[in-house]
Amino acid sequence: MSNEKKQWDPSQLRKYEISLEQIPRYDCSDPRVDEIMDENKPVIIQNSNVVASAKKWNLEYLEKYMGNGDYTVFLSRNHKFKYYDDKKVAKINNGDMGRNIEFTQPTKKVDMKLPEFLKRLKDWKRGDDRLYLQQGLNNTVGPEIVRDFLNFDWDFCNGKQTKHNWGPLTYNLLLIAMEGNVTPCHYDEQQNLFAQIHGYKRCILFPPSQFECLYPYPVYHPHDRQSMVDFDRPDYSKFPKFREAKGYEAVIGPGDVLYIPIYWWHHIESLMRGGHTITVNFWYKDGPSSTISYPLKDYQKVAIMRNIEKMLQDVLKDPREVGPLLRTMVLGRFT
Ligand SMILES: C[C@@H](CC(=O)O)C(=O)C(=O)O
Ligand SMILES: [Zn+2]
Repeated sequence: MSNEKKQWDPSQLRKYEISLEQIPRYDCSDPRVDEIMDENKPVIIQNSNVVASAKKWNLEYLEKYMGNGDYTVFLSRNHKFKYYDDKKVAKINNGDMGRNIEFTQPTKKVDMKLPEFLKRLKDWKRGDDRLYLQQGLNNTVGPEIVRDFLNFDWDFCNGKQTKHNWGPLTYNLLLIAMEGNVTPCHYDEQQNLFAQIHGYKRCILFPPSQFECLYPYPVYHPHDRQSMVDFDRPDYSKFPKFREAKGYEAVIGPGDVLYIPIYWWHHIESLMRGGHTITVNFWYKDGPSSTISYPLKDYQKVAIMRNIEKMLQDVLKDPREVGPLLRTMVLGRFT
């Protein structure tokens, strides 16, 4: 047991009935980091300087230097912040998906100045909406933050981008969460270097091959890419294969960078009673596949399934017809 004081304890983790192994962690100079990334598997990269210039980012510093921009803040009546696609909400509301589909937004998205966000964080009491600031770093931030941003270890990030044949960097999302906030299980279609700056986050990841255990919403749904399973109260009658889900977990702290491979499912929680957390992620498009090798990778099959769903949705129009057609096509024929 290392002599350094443990920064958190298991009582700060939410309890789930899921079989979990540990995500490996290696020093940034260890060749095993790239070996694991080459296999499209998660790894925690330790002791890098990716966001060392942001080590001093605490709420006071950010309030002083973040500038006067409007930031995207999600409000939730509970601890979950499940993402939804505004454009797909609009398509449902204007009847593009037929008249039988209802969608209730689980969170409210508002624009907020940082001082107001920080005041609401400080004054928060049980029963108030929880808050989660999720804002792409852009040119509205003050010069000090721009300087810190430019002093991220871009050589390290660009080195990973080149070595693993990623596409362009699309986004750096600044995440300021309240203790206990949860981003429920979902996957993204981008490579992700998830750099922890302040506080501790518990990350539960599943490979794309667990698709059938995690029951994603249909592609047309605003919760596309999100798991339909409520980890707090799994409905095993609707999602029986969730019992078989096998995942990986880790608690990451300041300076840790978690590589979340494209299409890997991830559930991320800010530890309970751990104070607020600050994270910056680095989302990269996937690069062009130079050669296709068989059998196809699990994430390539997810991409294929998504394309089939989109095509069927386009031709059938009514999403209620997609399931019956797929069942007709498959049941009893491909055993
Ligand atoms: C927003 C973030 C999760 C979190 O930190 O709450 C995430 O899903 C990602 O970086 O892909
Ligand atoms: Zn994500």
